[in-house]
Amino acid sequence: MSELSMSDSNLTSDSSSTSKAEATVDSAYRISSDEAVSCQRDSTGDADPDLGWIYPKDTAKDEKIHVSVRLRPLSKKEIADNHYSIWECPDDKTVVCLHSRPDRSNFPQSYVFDQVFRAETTTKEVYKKGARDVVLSALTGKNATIFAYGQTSSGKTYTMNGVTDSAADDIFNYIKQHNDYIFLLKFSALEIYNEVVSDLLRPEGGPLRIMDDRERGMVIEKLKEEIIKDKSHLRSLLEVCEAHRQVGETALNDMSSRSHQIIRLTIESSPRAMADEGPMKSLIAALNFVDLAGSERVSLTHSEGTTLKEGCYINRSLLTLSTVIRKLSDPNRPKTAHIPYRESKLTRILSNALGGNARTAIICTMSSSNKHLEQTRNSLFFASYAKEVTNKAQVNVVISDKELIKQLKKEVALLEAQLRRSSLSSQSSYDALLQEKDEQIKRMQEEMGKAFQQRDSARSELLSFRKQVEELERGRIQVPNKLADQVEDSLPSFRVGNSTTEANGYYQNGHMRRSTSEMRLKTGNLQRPWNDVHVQVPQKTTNSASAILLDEIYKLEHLQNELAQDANRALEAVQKEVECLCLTQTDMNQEAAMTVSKLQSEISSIYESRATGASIKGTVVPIENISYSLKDDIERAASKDLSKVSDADTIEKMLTQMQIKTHGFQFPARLPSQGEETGHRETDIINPQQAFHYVTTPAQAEESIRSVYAYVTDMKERISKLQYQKQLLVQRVLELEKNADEDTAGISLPAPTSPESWKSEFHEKRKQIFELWNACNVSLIHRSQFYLLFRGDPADAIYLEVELRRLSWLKEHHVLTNTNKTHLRGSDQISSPASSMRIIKKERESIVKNLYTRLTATEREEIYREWDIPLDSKQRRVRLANMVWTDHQNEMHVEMSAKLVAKVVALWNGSGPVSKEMFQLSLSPATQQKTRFPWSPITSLFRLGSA
Ligand SMILES: Nc1ncnc2c1ncn2[C@@H]1O[C@H](COP(=O)(O)OP(=O)(O)OP(=O)(O)O)[C@@H](O)[C@H]1O
Repeated sequence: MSELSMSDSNLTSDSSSTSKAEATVDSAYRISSDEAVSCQRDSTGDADPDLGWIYPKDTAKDEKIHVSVRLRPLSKKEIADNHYSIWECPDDKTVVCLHSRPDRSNFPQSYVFDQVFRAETTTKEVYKKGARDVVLSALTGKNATIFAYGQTSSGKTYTMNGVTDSAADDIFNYIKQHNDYIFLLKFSALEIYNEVVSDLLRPEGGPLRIMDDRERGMVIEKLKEEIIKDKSHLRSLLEVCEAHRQVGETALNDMSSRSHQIIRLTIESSPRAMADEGPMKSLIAALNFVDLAGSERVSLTHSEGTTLKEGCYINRSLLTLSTVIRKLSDPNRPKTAHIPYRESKLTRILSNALGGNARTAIICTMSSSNKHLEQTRNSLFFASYAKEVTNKAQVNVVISDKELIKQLKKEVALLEAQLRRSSLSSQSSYDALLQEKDEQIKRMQEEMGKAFQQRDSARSELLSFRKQVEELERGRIQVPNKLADQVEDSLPSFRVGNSTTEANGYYQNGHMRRSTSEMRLKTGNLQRPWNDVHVQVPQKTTNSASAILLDEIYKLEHLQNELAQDANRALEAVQKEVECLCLTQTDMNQEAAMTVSKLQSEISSIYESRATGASIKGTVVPIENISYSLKDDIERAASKDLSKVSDADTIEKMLTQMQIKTHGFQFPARLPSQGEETGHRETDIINPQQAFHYVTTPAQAEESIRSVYAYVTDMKERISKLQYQKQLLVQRVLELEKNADEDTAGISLPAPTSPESWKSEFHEKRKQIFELWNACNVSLIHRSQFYLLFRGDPADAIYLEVELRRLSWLKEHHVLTNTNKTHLRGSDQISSPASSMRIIKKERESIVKNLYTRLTATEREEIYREWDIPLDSKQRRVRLANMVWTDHQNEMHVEMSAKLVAKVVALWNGSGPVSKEMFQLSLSPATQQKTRFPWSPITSLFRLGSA
């Protein structure tokens, strides 16, 4: 059982129904042109089967329902009953009422329609002029509906039977003429009797339900649909329907139709060429022939009982139809106005024909009898409204499921073929890619083989190199005190004079400029076998041992030099005082005079012993003539000779005695301060005559002696500190020499590494340095400058290595030092932990002060925000200063601290003039410093003291 969709908007679903219908018959039958009668394709043939599933709606045209009126002649019975005709047709579009009734003067007498058929007009003519055009629309894909409307016995059935026959003839003629198309005709029929829908082909099926399907629209459930084999088949089907239709006898009609009948022909057509090629686009349309039950008046039909009931249903449904038509005919109705299609099954089923996707022709039948004037006028009113209703029919194009399946199969086959071709292509591409990868792997393997060879070669070279180093180190062991010799021979500029200044170009800007061996050759003073061996040692290895020691000794010698200058000034001052005493005190007692004389002698002996073989006037002393040396110091240190009392102690004792014995003597008012101009040449001994004017009173002299005493005491303390440092360094030198062979690799400078490994190594070492800085309370300025200066350049490796070793050594020996150059020159060069912390405290205080003096308010606010310090908090600067360099494990904190200190205290931002040499790893030429006396390093003082 199939379903018949009455909705034009779901013709695809209808196609599905069609397929089901085909399955219900023995064989699907397509009408060929050979079986069709001749028919001309008329003006409605605007279908284009190539346009798609359904024509765009804008191709549909608005069209009024075609309305025609057909007058029925008076029947014999009416004539017998003295009926007379009161309607006339002056032309084929106008019908005029000849009977005038004053009480109904408001009724029009004349009505105009699309077509008016006089009583003598044949049904064929009625069809031809009133329905054919619409009927043939169905052959071109447009839905079409022809229905007859009129009072009972007005000739509706008479007319529609003729119209259907004529339409069938036309349809078959059309099919015959269009051999290039294949047509499919399907037949279905229903009636609405007392608002019950029945299948006229299968009335035993009972009432049919009208369904609203979301996809297919309105559907008559289980309505049988037959494929029409030919015209006679159609006629037979029509006869079946006629036989099944509800007919009753009324006073007006012996064979009165008591139901609304709807005969549907579904016409599907498709070009034969397309069918042969496979994909099938079809035109499909529903052609409805509607024979309504006639409106009737009970007074006229004398109906009662069943007939009366039928009449009520009929009138009610016709009333709904009239309402629908009337509403649809209103030109001012809103598009959203409600149309009561659902108030009757008739209007619901015919909704498409009434203002929808269909062409519609209404043939209004009327009796010309004067007895039916009122009913006729009502029919004309209805017809008048109907002709104002606008439909919008469109060509329906559909593709059948079977054809769709065929098309999809064909497309699938096509896609599969493309896929196979693509797969083959992909396979070939994949093979090519594999081949390319294989070649690439082969090339990489070859390159790896070469790399392995290079690696092996490098390994053998490295082994050979290590062997040479080991041989070299063994050679070094055979030379007594060789390390000390090396250190001494490599000593840079702190020899008096300029003979070694060239050797100081050892490192410059972090890059190795000249090897120790080169430096040694430049000095050219010590030509020993060791020297020759040293020249042949690779640069890196040669530097490794000596560089560390050189650095330490460099620092020590530098301090010695500075301290020597201070000592010079102190002794010079003492000498002046003593000379003044001699010249100005006439009443000096004998004992005091002897003391002074002895003091002068001691001072002279100091000069003499210090300047053995050299001029005391400060002339340049050839280095080869200098009797003292670090080597001697080291040897003395090794023999525990460092505890000798220095000459400063002797002077101190003598001054103390003099102070006691010369009470009342006159002394110089004051000592000349360090660096103060005295009017003498730096290297001259003061002329006693020139010191005359210093003499004042004995009290002043006593005060002067106390000043000298204090000054010498201070000198003594400083010398003691240097002694201590010296002792540590000497021990370190001895330790390094002892472990030279065992720990060659340990004192080597870091070997060049790859950029990646260097990067990680750099960060690791710097992290260790951070910790050591913190542990050793290293100056904040030093930390900051070091951090900002060494940012990871591979050339920084030496600086990091030395800094790390220096700090490790300091920590190990619990000697806390601050290596900032500023402090290096001060008297606190060797500090206790407490003093180091004091330095840091001073630096923090400096930060507090400089934050205010060196930065603008805006800059300070920016820094507070950066350090997350509220701008309105009290002691902001103190808080900030106390935060700096307190979290050495936090890289960001370290970065911020370094930049802040550099900006606020050091006035250096990391890119300024501060060089890496400031960290005492460079042996760049030292500034030539003239001394008041040709002071030797402090080590010579030690020797004097021990002498
Ligand atoms: N144009 C006509 N020429 C000759 N006879 C006609 C014509 N129209 C109708 N008749 C005759 O009038 C009678 C009634 O016609 P018909 O049954 O078609 O009316 P109807 O409108 O269908 O009535 P009902 O609504 O009751 O079914 C029939 O006997 C029919 O043969």
